[in-house]
Amino acid sequence: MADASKGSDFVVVANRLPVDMETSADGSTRWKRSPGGLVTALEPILRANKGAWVGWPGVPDVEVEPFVEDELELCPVTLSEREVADYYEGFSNATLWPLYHDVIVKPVYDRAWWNAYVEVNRRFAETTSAAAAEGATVWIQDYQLQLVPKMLRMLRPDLTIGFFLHIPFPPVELFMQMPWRTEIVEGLLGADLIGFHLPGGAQNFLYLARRLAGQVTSRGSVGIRSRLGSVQVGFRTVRVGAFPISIDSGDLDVKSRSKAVRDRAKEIRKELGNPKRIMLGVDRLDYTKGIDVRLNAFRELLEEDRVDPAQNIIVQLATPSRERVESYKAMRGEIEQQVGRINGEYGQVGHPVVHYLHRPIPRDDLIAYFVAADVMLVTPLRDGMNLVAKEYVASRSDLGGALVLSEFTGAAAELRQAYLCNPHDLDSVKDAIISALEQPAEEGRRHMRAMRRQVLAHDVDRWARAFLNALSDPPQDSQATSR
Ligand SMILES: Nc1ncnc2c1ncn2[C@@H]1O[C@H](COP(=O)(O)OP(=O)(O)O)[C@@H](O)[C@H]1O
Ligand SMILES: O=P(O)(O)OC[C@H]1O[C@H](O[C@H]2O[C@H](CO)[C@@H](O)[C@H](O)[C@H]2O)[C@H](O)[C@@H](O)[C@@H]1O
Repeated sequence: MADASKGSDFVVVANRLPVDMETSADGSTRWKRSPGGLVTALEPILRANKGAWVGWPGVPDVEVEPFVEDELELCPVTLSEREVADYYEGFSNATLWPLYHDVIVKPVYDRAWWNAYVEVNRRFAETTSAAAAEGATVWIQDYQLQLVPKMLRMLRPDLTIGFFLHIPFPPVELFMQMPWRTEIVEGLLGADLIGFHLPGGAQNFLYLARRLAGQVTSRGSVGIRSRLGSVQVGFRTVRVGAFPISIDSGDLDVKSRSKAVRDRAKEIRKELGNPKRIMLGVDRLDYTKGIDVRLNAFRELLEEDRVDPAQNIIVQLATPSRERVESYKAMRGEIEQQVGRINGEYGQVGHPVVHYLHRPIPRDDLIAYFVAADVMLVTPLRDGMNLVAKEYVASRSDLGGALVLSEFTGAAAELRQAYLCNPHDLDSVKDAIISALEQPAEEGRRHMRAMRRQVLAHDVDRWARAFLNALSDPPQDSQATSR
């Protein structure tokens, strides 16, 4: 733990703290785990590095001094009600999120939202500046904070600054829609190292750095955890690379083998009426995740008599997300209608064919669901990585189960033995589901063994080490060659 008067040597900066503040009916407050894969991935890293985490406590207008929770040093950033609406729900999640996810819904470009984004990014930079020791390493996370690298560098040129984007970085034709495109690219160029999940994102960024910021950049292809690209910004060399994120796969592997989890998995099957096949979806309730796609595919398979409703069911665990953003409200209504329609047509009293829970599930229970599921349905229209796919694989030490995986996830680049499908083509999703349901046992074991090798060897610790080693390495001779 750092000496508070001199600051921390390692600081993670993310929109959210790893815990959200929750107020009970009697006015008392408690902290609960925040949603999403970013927190899942980074919490073990911060624990191992004994650093500080700068972020928002998840509710508006709370002023909390830095504190220690479960051995993590947390530095809260206060957001007003207005800023939550304009910076978080507005610019982050109704402008950047849809723009970076292939404009699945139309991004809104609003000047007041942009102003709030600039203001809140400045506050994050100032809080980080106060939390970081002389010469510290600061690791800034994700699309909500793309201006922080430049702002922080101006406040604290002594710091080593890394930035990692957890969502896709869009192709140039889409990014050029953004009215504040040059400011964003220049904001990111304040970092010493900019990381993306996949080489494609890194290459999109290099192109934009040439075109929008007029910088000299490398032209060669970027590799995975190797062959970094570079951008020359005055005397500084900014490096750009691909570092696919992962999970604490060893921990999940161990937990999934425990008797408690195995017993709970059996109990889940029993509670569901011991169907022949259980299909499972686990997602934040987000329109990028393709929950509607898998439900439509299932309904058509039932309609066409390709799947027997007495023997095959879906469990969809959906954790609430961004509930005040219009597109999320609309999507929740549509999905709940789809669930009702399928159950109305194919369920029996006491035996629905789609079991839908709109709430977060405790971690150990979630692992038991992974162990119980014969087929995992991961069908996003676009997803930076998708840690759920990796969590499923890590939980299947029995080599059972099958993974249906959208080609449009970052995870698909690594999990090639999954039943890959194109979520924009319903027939492709239906065929993948049928192949997964009917996979011969030996073929299934072979596929799962290969995917487990990948996920267990490339865990979140390796991801963080690859990024942080690259960040601490002094840049080699600049490879920046052309404008
Ligand atoms: N219903 C749920 N209950 C509990 N945890 C969930 C639920 N849905 C998703 N999660 C967890 O949230 C994380 C989601 O990460 P990921 O798949 O990368 O997507 P995203 O970060 O976009 O939500 C995973 O660790 C997953 O286990
Ligand atoms: O903080 P929220 O608005 O509630 O959203 C939760 C997180 O969602 C996004 O997660 C992404 O990061 C994962 C880990 O790298 C990746 O697997 C997934 O594909 C991404 O969607 C978002 O990027 C985070 O900032 C949010 O905290």
